[in-house]
Amino acid sequence: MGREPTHQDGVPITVICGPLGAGKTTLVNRLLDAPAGRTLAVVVNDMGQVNVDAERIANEGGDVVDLSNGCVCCRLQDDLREQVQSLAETRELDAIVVEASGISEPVPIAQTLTGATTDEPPAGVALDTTVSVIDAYGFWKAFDEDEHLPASAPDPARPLTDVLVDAIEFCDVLLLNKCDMVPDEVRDDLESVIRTLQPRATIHRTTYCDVETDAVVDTGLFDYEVGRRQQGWKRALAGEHDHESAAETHGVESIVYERARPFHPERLDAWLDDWDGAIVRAKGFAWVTSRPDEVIGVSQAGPSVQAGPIGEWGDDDPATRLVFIGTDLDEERIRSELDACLVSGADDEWTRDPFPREAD
Ligand SMILES: Nc1nc2c(ncn2[C@@H]2O[C@H](COP(=O)(O)OP(=O)(O)OP(=O)(O)O)[C@@H](O)[C@H]2O)c(=O)[nH]1
Repeated sequence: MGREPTHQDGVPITVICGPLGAGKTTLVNRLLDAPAGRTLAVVVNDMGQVNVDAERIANEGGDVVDLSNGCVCCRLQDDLREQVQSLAETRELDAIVVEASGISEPVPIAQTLTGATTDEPPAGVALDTTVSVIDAYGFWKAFDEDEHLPASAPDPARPLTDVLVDAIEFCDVLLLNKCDMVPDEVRDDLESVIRTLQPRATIHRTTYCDVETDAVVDTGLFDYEVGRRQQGWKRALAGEHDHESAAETHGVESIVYERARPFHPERLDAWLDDWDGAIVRAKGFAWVTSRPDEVIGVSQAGPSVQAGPIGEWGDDDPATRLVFIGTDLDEERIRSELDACLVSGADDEWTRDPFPREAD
């Protein structure tokens, strides 16, 4: 049993936006772990061809609707509308959480969920809270290569900067996340820079998105009229968002690397330590000979690389599946470098017999 719904108009929807790797999935998993007595459903979409986030959240026991193969702000607007509507119709929910991909722009999502562009809002739901997760470390570094603070507004010519600025400008609640990665005095300065771009939102400084569920779910903070006056809405209403692929707009692409042969641990480590700077984000699962029975989760965003066991293969055939997201990726080089990290017949470390066959 969930708590008494406070929302008059329908199941409240929280939309989570923010740049690649800022911590959106971390927040979703935290909400699912501690729903504060609420029954939540999650709608997630991912930029890669494989929805790693949906798998991760489902592994955490979440109830997940997967909108793969696109970006909710562009191609998937009808899917999004239908999914939230059908969740509200078929389930007893206290709230729906939509995790946008790291390149989704918040304004078109809000337009879809309020029916602003189509005069056809989804039935039985109400956009309730827009949350932006901002990577404090990434924000600090993005605008000042000398590691000084951003003195002025960000340069819109930089790739992905638009996504960051849109996320800051258009939200009710802003999580300044990864605060563990920046010094105290920088946090203060970052917050004041954010305040100039975003005078209205509630700002929380977080580490691993450690925020109370009540601060982001069923808050009643979204206000259509206030939202409409925001910078992002103005641009959108002026027709500047033409609904072409956000991936194309931002020059972002993704590569999925799948192999049924394990990695040599040291070669993989060395590669992870020194990889192609065009990769903005990597995530997925790896099969590594040093821990052959364990699923090794890999997640990198900027300087934060995490790789470690997240479960056992059990009855599943072990295999590596990694998604790389970046700008102007050299796909051939990344694939051949990774292939060179796989074990070969000459490696002493891998004596399992018969030798696993390659998937491709
Ligand atoms: N140091 C540090 N790492 C964090 C924090 N929050 C999240 N991370 C790590 O940052 C990486 C990206 O986090 P995710 O939650 O997957 O980010 P995301 O926004 O869902 O990423 P995309 O779906 O690719 O856009 C993961 O390795 C997280 O464990 C934090 O506060 N501090």
